[in-house]
Amino acid sequence: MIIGVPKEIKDNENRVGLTPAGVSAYIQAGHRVLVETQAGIGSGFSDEDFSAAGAEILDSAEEVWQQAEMICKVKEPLPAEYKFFRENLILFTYLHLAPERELTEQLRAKKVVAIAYETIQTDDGSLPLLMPMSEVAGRMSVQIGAQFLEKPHGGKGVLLGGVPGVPPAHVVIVGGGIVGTNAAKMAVGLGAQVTILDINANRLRELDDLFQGRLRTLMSNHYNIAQAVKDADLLIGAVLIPGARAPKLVTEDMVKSMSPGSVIVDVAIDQGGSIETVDRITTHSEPTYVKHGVVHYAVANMPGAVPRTSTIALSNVTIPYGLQLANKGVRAAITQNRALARGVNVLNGHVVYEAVATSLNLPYVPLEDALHDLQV
Ligand SMILES: NC(=O)C1=CN([C@@H]2O[C@H](COP(=O)(O)OP(=O)(O)OC[C@H]3O[C@@H](n4cnc5c(N)ncnc54)[C@H](O)[C@@H]3O)[C@@H](O)[C@H]2O)C=CC1
Ligand SMILES: CC(=O)C(=O)O
Repeated sequence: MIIGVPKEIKDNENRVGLTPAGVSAYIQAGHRVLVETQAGIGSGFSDEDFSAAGAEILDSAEEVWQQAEMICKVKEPLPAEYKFFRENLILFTYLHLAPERELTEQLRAKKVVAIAYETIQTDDGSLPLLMPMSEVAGRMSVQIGAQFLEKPHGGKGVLLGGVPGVPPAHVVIVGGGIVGTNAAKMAVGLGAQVTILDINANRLRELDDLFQGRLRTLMSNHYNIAQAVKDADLLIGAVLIPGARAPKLVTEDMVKSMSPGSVIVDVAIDQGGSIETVDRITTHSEPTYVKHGVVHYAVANMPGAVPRTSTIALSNVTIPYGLQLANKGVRAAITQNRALARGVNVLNGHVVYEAVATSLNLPYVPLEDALHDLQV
């Protein structure tokens, strides 16, 4: 198969879809890899690094998209890339379609085979291709929150850990999965007072065991969220219902109850955001806005700011699945691997991931039905 790696074009997105080690894995398996010139530069990989691993370097995104049978990316295609969509092109990347109607319509209309990293799910419920970026974003959320709590950055001017004689800041994390746990590790490590809420009682038990009394766990419900948010200096949104639009758990009134100069980092913005006052996606170039006196941060590609770490971590987990697609073709690969099958969001013009269809109010067609006359 011919694999294509275009340069990412989202604001300050410095990751790239494959490392030279990933290129080498595809070449060893007998495939061709086309990489757009300078695609890896933001992650510290030169064209020479990719050529040495066996890639062919092409001058433009257009050539890569047109010649490749499978595009291996990081972020969802932007409107400038929609013109490259064509029937049976395999698109292997983060997609987050639930809040992205236009992209979903384009993928349907052009009959792209759209496989979303974030919904590849093993039988135990884990999301192996989301996990490393959630680890990165969870850890970043606390360092970003700490920075925006500083007065020169618009915050109320508190140090997360406090100092002897002065209480630490209160970090409230809604969602205790991978992002939430990694945020908690950083916040606890810095000496903050931490409250974490989740709807899953077993998850709260695990967190209680893991942190040995160094944070407070709370069942996630309207009442408890309101109580915790009122007292939060830093609020981190970290919920996920796989594939679906994030539930708006923190209402505008709850945000109004926060003291001025508090900070919100809504990591769940890629699924539409979990906080009512997060009404826009922000960028690494303009990461924040202030509403009701509270600094809001809602960047949908947080790991793009630490691309060296993130590209390697992402490529480590995408390669085994990408290789199955390249070696066997889509039909055999997804028939033999249920985790990979759960990654398919759009196929043959149909939305085949139910939570995406429900979020966008589009017809849902089960994967097996959509597979009938697929050519790849
Ligand atoms: N902005 C960015 O750059 C990035 C965003 N993310 C996003 O962060 C979000 C969280 O991802 P993960 O931690 O990997 O997901 P996860 O599946 O590991 O954890 C989500 C947690 O939310 C909990 N949850 C569900 N409904 C809830 C509710 N009503 N109240 C409280 N908790 C609830 C679940 O029980 C689960 O523990 C996702 O939207 C993911 O796409 C991940 C990486 C980067
Ligand atoms: C998960 C995701 O969307 C990201 O890493 O940018």
